[in-house]
Amino acid sequence: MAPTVERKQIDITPLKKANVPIIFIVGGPGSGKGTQCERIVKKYGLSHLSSGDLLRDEVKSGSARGGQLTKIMEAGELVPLEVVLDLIKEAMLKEVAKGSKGFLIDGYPREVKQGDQFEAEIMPSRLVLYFEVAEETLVKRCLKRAETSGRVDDNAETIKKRLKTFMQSTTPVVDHYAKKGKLVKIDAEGGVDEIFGVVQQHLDKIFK
Ligand SMILES: Nc1ncnc2c1ncn2[C@@H]1O[C@H](COP(=O)(O)OP(=O)(O)OP(=O)(O)O)[C@@H](O)[C@H]1O
Ligand SMILES: Nc1nc2c(ncn2[C@@H]2O[C@H](COP(=O)(O)O)[C@@H](O)[C@H]2O)c(=O)[nH]1
Ligand SMILES: [Mg+2]
Repeated sequence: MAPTVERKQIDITPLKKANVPIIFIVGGPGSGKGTQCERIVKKYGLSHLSSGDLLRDEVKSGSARGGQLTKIMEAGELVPLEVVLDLIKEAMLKEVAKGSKGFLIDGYPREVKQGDQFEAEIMPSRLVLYFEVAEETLVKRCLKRAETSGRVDDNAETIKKRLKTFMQSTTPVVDHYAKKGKLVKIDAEGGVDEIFGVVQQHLDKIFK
């Protein structure tokens, strides 16, 4: 049973006023979301918010909530969606104050209801980029990254759990946004440059 989490009252008026494009970046653990987001930020100057990184920062802060979160993350499970939504809202407001041109919400949403709640409370996403990679490739990449990442969830056991969580909770997200005509599915098995070439074909249409 996920711990109950009190909601913060966050005024997102500045976000609605800015009305900049929001791109959800979806894909399994190790699918290359962070890698591609780095390229996208360099070319388009967008704000990159990784829900996983925001959670890891909360854990690093040493807060009581952070202690609760780290247990869930080490188990490869999903943390309470309200926690992530509030962290993302706070981060987006900071970026809008700096004149953000648009957002990459990396690793989000993980569940259909999470995406629906985001779009109800903030605004609809413009596009959902889905990086499609075979499971064995995901495991191989995460294990390779584990050599240097120091992430608590980069180990064989947790990777398997995260994959299971992704297949169960997050693959329905892909169908959900495909039905809305917002999904762009990108084969992310190949090299970083090749994938980024395809990414640009889609983003050039939004960000002139
Ligand atoms: N196209 C690619 N080919 C080979 N390796 C890649 C590719 N893209 C990323 N990688 C490597 O795979 C690992 C995972 O990439 P990255 O961290 O970008 O994935 P992610 O989707 O953000 O993962 P997570 O959801 O676990 O944060 C990294 O070590 C990265 O260098
Ligand atoms: N319920 C949610 N849990 C999330 C979300 N984004 C991340 N997480 C948790 O963090 C780890 C690491 O995420 P990663 O993207 O860096 O791999 C993940 O396994 C979850 O426990 C989210 O949007 N919702
Ligand atoms: Mg990542």
